[in-house]
This record gives sequence, C-alpha cells and structure tokens, in this order.
Amino acid sequence: MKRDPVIYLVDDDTDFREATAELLESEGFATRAFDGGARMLDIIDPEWNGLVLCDVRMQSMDGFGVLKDMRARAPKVPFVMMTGHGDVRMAISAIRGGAYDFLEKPVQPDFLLGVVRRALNARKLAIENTRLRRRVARFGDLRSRLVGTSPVMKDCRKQLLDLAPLPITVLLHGEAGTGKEVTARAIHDFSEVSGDLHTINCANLSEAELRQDLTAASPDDTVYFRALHRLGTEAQSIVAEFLRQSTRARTIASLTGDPSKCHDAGQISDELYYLVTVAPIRLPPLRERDKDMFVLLEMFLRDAAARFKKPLPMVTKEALKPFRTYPWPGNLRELRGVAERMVLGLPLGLDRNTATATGQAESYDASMLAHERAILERALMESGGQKGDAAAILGIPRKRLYLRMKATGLLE
Ligand SMILES: Nc1ncnc2c1ncn2[C@@H]1O[C@H](COP(=O)(O)OP(=O)(O)OP(=O)(O)O)[C@@H](O)[C@H]1O
Repeated sequence: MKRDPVIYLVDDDTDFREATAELLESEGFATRAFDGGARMLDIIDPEWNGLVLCDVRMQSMDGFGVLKDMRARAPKVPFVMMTGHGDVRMAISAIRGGAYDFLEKPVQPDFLLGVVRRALNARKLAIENTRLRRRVARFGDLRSRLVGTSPVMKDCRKQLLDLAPLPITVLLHGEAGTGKEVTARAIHDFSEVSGDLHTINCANLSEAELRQDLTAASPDDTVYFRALHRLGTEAQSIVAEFLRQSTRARTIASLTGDPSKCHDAGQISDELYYLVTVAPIRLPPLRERDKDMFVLLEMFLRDAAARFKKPLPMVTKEALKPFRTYPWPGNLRELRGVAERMVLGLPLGLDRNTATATGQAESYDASMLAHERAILERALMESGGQKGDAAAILGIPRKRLYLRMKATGLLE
C-alpha cells in the first residue's frame, strides 16, 4: 500500500533528487519529489505532519522564494534548505526567513537523516500540542455551556465529546427541560460540520410540512429532529427513509422520556427505533444532579437579574430548603423560571407544582387558578415585573391585575 509522504523534496538536479529520495525511502520516510517549488506549493497543507527539503539554486523560483511562499501557506511545516554554494550569510538569512535548518551539499547521509528525524519529531509534538490545546479550550467551553460538575453531567460531556466527531445519528433523551436542545447545539458545534443546526420541531408536524422542512435543510447542515416521538406513523417512515439514505456528517434526534418505553408504548415505530438508538445520550433529570442545582440557580439568577435590570436577590439557606425535596418535573427550564420569579420578587410556587408533579389529581377550581396564575406570571415576566405594563400586555385594568394576583396567590 502506498504511504502518505512525510517529506517533499524540491530540487531541479535530477541525480541529486533521485539519490536523496532513494536514501530517504530506504530509511522508511515516504518521499515525494518535485523538480520545482510551484507544484509543491500548490498542494502544501498547513496541517500536514511532514517537512520540506528544498534546494536554494533552482531554474525557476529559488529556495528563498519557495520559503517565503511556504511561510504564508503553511507556516508551521518545517522547511530545510540545502545548497551546494553555502556560506554563513546565506544560512543566517534562511534561518531568519523561518527555515528549520540549513544544510550544505554534499550532505552526509547520517547528518541528513538526523536533521529529518529531529524536524519530524518537532512537527509531531507541535501537532499534538495544538490538538491538546484545542481540546482543552473546547472542553472549557463545553463546561460553560453544559454547566454542572455532578458525575452524571461529567459523564454526559464525555459522551458528547466522544460522539461529536463520528458521522452517526445521536439520540438525546430525557425528561422535559433537561437540556436536549442545548446539547444538540453543542454536538453540532463540536462536530465541526460546516453548515448550521437545522431544527425540525416534530410536534404535530404533518407529512407535507416535514418534507418541506427536510428540503429546506442544506446538505452541510446538522438536522435535529426535536421530539421525534411526536410525529405520526407516516411521517416517521419519512424520517426513517431519510436516515437510511442520509450521507450527512451528523443527524441528531430527541425524545422526551425513555426510548424503550416510547417504543413499547408504540410512540415510535420499530424501524425508527432501531435507526436512532445507535448512539444514545441520556440527559439526567435535575434531581439526579446533586449540587449542580445550586450552581445552576445562581447562574439563572444572575442572568435574570441582568435581563430584568433588577438587583440579585438575597437567598437564605432556609429559602433553599424546599429545592431539595421538590421533584422538579420541568427540570432546568423550571429552575430558570423559579430564578426569574425570585428576581422579580414573585412567590416561587414550588408547593403548587408538587401536587401535579406527583400525579395527584387537582380539582377543577385549583387547575383554573393555576392556569390563570401561569398567564399572570408570564405577563409579569415579559414586563420585567412592572405591573402597569403587565396589565397592558393582558389588556386588563391595573386594579384587576392586582385583584387576580391576590386571588391566585401571587400577592399576599
Ligand atoms: N447543563 C446546562 N447548563 C446550563 N443551562 C442549561 C443546561 N441544560 C439546560 N439548560 C437551560 O435549560 C433550559 C431548558 O433546556 P433545553 O431547552 O435544552 O431543554 P430540552 O430538554 O430540549 O427541552 P424539551 O424537553 O422541551 O425539548 C434552557 O434555558 C437551557 O439553556
């Protein structure tokens, strides 16, 4: 099998070129020879792990010209100059021009091989270093996007980094509000595909709408099927067909809940189930994330305070007690909402949600009040806590807003 070259040898002296290439090949260095610099410069790749050995005096572009061009195209690739007419001044200007080394012809084979080995090793180390630095930088970035130091979150980030470079379909599953969407975006960004994240919201999407959405995605996009289980049977077979024929670098799907339960309950067809469960990542519910909850709370509080231009509220240990026992059915999304209410000075509503979260039936009146309260809260959030503006959003007099806030428990 032909190996990829690790040395480009540029010299217009045929005898020297052939003899040197033979020596390098016999020592195991795959070599590609060029009789001038232009063709080599055309194909040089800045990420290449090899080196260039180049003569100074050549008919066409001389070695210094090639070196200058190389610095612009592939500045990190080691460049070793050779000449039969060497002098100290020439050697100094080669090194100043960015050459790795300067050799005088005739070069002793052992000396040449020593320089080649050192330059290739230096190149290998530099590439490994860059990769490592990139990885560390990305990992830091990932930690600020998928916040949390609990073992489950660390595991999530690790799975994400392992899967991101692979050309497969990743399935994100977990309860509502656990971060499937932010994770999909992170996978897309870390997989370095050139297109955008094209989200197809599958909830109640008709077949025609689905086809339209699929056609709208460009071939370089990552297609993200959000809430795949909410597609009808026919539409699911369209997605299955799409996945079977796809040559995309990356596809992502999400399901709310457990994939095998969705499958058993008939929410997802056999065919689609087996296509999308190759590389699953489970987003853990908030209650499994230990102390992450408080780190996230602080982050959401700071974010809400900045958005609503309000001071950061004082949070006592006592106030946080119910946070530990509350089941958080809406997970991080719900925690974000609670943080917003804390900033706006509204009641947190943790007791109110416990009943529904634990599955106990609510009375008609209680449900209606909860519904009304949610509407009032949304308007208050939109208005940044300004009651006059909230009343205007709802199209009711300010007085009525106060009365309804009292009736629904939003005001003492
Ligand atoms: N690990 C995390 N770190 C910081 N913020 C997060 C994290 N996970 C989720 N969030 C935030 O929580 C909220 C809900 O996340 P997201 O919309 O990604 O959830 P989801 O699982 O896709 O929801 P759904 O089930 O409705 O599709 C968003 O505001 C998101 O920015």
